[in-house]
Amino acid sequence: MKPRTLYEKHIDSHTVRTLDDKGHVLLYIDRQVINEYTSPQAFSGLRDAGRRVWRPETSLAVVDHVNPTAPLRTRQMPDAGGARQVSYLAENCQEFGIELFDILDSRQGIEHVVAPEQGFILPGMVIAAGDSHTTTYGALGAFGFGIGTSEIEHLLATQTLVYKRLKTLRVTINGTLARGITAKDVVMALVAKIGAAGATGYAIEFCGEGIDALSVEGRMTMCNMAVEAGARGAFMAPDDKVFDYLKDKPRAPKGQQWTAAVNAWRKLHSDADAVFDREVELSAAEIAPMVSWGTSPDQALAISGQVPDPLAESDASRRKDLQRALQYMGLQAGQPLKSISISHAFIGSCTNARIEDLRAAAEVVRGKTVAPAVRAMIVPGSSQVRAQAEQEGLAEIFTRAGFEWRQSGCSMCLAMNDDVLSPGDRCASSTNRNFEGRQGAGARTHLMSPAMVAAAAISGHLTDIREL
Ligand SMILES: CC(C)[C@H](C(=O)O)[C@@H](O)C(=O)O
Ligand code: SF4
Repeated sequence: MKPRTLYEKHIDSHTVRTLDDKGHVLLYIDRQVINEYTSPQAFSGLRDAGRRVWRPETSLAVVDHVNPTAPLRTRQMPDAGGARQVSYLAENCQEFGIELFDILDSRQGIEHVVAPEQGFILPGMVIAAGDSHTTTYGALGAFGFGIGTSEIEHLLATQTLVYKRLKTLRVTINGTLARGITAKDVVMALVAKIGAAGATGYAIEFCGEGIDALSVEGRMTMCNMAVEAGARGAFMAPDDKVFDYLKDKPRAPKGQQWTAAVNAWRKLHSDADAVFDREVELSAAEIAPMVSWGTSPDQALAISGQVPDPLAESDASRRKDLQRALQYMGLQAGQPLKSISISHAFIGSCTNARIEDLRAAAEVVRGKTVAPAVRAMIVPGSSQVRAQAEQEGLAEIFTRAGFEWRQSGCSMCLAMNDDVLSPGDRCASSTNRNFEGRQGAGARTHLMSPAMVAAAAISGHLTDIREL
């Protein structure tokens, strides 16, 4: 048999039927996660067509995009539109028999943080959901990808999707990361190198020493942000770290089933001589702490760099893009990145609001104070992360330093709730997208790792974590 990549094995084992010779297949999906924001029309469609959800137990619903994160949690929501989305999700879950973690559930949080934390996502699975960052699950050796609302409807009714097979891209991180360099820096360096559309049409498999050394949480950060290079799916072969992470999670298999599962999961890797359509290599030693300076995640550089000069760009349309980005961001060509002052600091999102991220930020913040001109907030990725951080004393470190300690949700990652920046605000942010208006109309976002956000919050400007 022809040697195969891990992606090809996943897709082959989930193909119900080949639909044509152009790569379209009917793909079986093991599990899906549902949120309040992208599911309403899917449920309405099912209801209108008189269809049921075929396998309700393969779905898990959470409220994450629109809920407030005010410290005192209630069911009251200031925004009527958001409140409707939340109550509609509850009605739909009730009617269609789907389990829901609502706002007051102790397991609530951002779907991509909650699903792994519950052991709902397991190696070898194919997962689809109405959110582009469903790729996060790749860290567990599952292949996850985002789908649109009409596809959610099809999926709920049939547990399948019409799917076009992707090309394969292997990204190898050679060598070991220097001190202070995180998974966020690696993936930002990758996106900067290959561009925001650099992996369009591809499924990424990450490998190499630099990946093996990462924690499962760090790997989630990588798979999460691979979307910002255009990849519709990114994963790595599961290893002992993944099995340790999953062991004893509420929904992970137990006893003999666990042993049998781990034995099967060990076989999940690309064949040694499998051929990828494309290869990209990064040298870990060359990766520095990264910050974005523009309005696309690939407009990012090492913190030691300077804002690029559009005039140095020979291509006219790219020059215009750069000029527009600098204008929106209120930056001057040649300005050192470290000289950029901030008004806000945000640690949150499915990219970087897991317990390890909060530990790394707390390490920087301990005993220090947020700069007077900065409003800083922490929005844990889930209510469980929040509880754990309180238990470990991290919450106290943050609040003593002047950070707001909030409830979990997507929050200021995309400002669909009431955590919204004002025009001209400038935010150091541990999130994954820095598009115009992402955190509020006219607001400016600089992406970076949580430790780098913490450092910027303390100093009041973008700061090299290695110089602290
Ligand atoms: C709202 C949702 C459709 C969107 C996504 O798919 O990623 C959001 O989560 C985001 O991060 O922009
Ligand atoms: S935290 Fe941000 S990136 Fe993640 S799902 Fe929510 S809005 Fe999307």
